[in-house]
Amino acid sequence: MAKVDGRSLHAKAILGSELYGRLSETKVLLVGAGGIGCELLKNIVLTGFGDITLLDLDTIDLSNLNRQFLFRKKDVKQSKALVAAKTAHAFNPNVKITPIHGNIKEPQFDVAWFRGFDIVLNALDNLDARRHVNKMCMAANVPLVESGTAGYLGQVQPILKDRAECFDCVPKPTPKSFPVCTIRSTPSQPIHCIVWAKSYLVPQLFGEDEDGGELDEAEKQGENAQEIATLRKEAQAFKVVRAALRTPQTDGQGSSAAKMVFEKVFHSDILNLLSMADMWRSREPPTPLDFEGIRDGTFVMNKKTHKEDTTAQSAPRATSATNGSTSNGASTSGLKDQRALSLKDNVDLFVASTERLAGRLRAGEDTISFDKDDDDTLDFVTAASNLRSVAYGITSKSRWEVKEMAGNIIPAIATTNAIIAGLIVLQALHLLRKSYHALRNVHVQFKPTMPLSAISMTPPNPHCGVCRDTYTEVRCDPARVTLGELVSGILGEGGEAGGLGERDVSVYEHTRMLSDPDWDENLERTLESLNVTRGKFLSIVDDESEYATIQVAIGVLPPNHPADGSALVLPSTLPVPPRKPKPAAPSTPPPTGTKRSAPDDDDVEPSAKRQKTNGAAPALAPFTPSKKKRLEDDGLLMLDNPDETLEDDVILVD
Ligand SMILES: Nc1ncnc2c1ncn2[C@@H]1O[C@H](COP(=O)(O)OP(=O)(O)OP(=O)(O)O)[C@@H](O)[C@H]1O
Ligand SMILES: [Zn+2]
Repeated sequence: MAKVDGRSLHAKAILGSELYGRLSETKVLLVGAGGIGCELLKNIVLTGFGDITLLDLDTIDLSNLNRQFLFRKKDVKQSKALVAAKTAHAFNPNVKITPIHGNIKEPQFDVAWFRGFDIVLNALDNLDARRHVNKMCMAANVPLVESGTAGYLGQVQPILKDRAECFDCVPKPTPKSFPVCTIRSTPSQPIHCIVWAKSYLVPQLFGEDEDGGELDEAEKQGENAQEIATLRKEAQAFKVVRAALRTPQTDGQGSSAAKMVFEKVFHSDILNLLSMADMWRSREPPTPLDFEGIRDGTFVMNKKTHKEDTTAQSAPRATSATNGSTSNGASTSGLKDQRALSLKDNVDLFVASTERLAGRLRAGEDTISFDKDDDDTLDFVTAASNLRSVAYGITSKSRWEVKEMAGNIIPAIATTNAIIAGLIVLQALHLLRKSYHALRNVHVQFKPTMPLSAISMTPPNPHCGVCRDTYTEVRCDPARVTLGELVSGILGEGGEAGGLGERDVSVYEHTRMLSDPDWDENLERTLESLNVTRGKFLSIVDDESEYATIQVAIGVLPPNHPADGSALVLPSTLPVPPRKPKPAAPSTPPPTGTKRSAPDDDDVEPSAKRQKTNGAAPALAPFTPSKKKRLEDDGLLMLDNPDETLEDDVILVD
């Protein structure tokens, strides 16, 4: 006992015995047991938090060990949550740590479950999970501390409904973007070639087949006919190489499919581009590559097309010589992945990786997409991007560099995680003490004179599509409750009887419209048949845009609910949402919550100002050719006019 007192002496002295005493009872949910999560778990155990639930979906990877100090080599492949809980428990055996190996988005982690916590701490690495936890905390009205690091940079944001901005009040910067024409025909930097290989070539060759229907549709919609014709021609040519990659090879044919791909993308396509003389008036034209010539050593680059390498530290130019193996010794001295590849090395790697990927397709894999940890796709992207770089006179990159650039990897720094984890505890303590005036948005920044900046809290964005909604919850059996029963139950009779009363509303689940005033067929259907089940939300949107949206969380019936009891338990007080603020003046940016532009986000907030439908499916978004879409999904910005320019690249901090 004396030992335990000694352990807590400092924490008690700093926090005061009242707060310290309360911490042992405080129920905290920690989401993520990675770089920040491991540091944070250690901190909260040592601070005196007594009841911790730790959740992570992943298992330990060898590459985690340099900064996730609760893990050892023997733990590799074990559950992060379980191992972290076990290691940290030894720091203070009085603490109860409940590890959960699971995804925070699973339905059992519903609003009622979140409400069981006094505070939630996020230590996640992706926007999607962060948005989800933010919304659940808004619905359950539980304080949240959000955090993230990227190299030397980091941020901690305390979030409390109605008092401070939520995670979605401010739009998130989009990841690096490039104009599509730069990627498709006029690359000038290694990253342009890497994005081309990863986001265009890999899906074209190994991704889903396209039936061309979308192009027909695009034509009908009056899109640029010349561009569609080019896309169609390109799609046709890809069909042939796609088929070759999927056809079993007979002996001796070894690299024929790979050669076909090579000749299409590094020879014919470049010849096609060269034929558009206008394009090359003010820029260096690319050089078509010659497969056999490179392999037998007779290929000579047109020296004039090569700009000199200006980045002294980048990998030595693979193309400075005519051909052959690298002559500068880097190939043997550096680590295998860090060596510079010669032009011939790249062709060999291109053939070998194409064959490996083709082999996987032939063995039954449906589609293959780029994954930095999938060696076959990384080799392919390394070789293909380097070959394109050679053709355009751009510096080649080593496999190591390509992995870093293609995987958008910003090296994680243990010290930044440690600083951030400390700051999270400080903000969590302010929230638990209800010292709201002390809350700060804290940034760790790369400024030696001011490494930390603390900003006072900003009130919620009045137009936020997440925290300005009104949240409520029903407990029900989705197999026995219809959509109509739920909606009229929640709207109630209005006035003294409670609720908003009957009104014209549209109902959505996520982005799916389920009904609107002119389309009521689904109101008769059960929630289950509409796939509206535990953990999901129904959004009830006022058709007149007069009141804020009601978000109804779907929960399960209480365990002691009688079998013959009602299948729907409404909240004891029906929600009456506040009136909506006046729309922002035209000069201000669009409402952030409702028009989120992060490229990984398909979450279009329900809006009463939608196009009316004739009662069938909801109106479709304006047509976009699928290739454009795919590039956009990858964080590329499509410019309509090739002369448009972009501001400096924006990097997403997560
Ligand atoms: N939806 C989710 N549910 C539960 N845990 C999640 C979810 N999304 C991400 N995580 C976890 O959040 C943690 C984030 O930690 P971190 O950023 O250090 O990533 P990492 O995977 O450990 O390292 P790296 O990505 O750098 O290899 C990871 O352990 C990850 O498994
Ligand atoms: Zn918000």
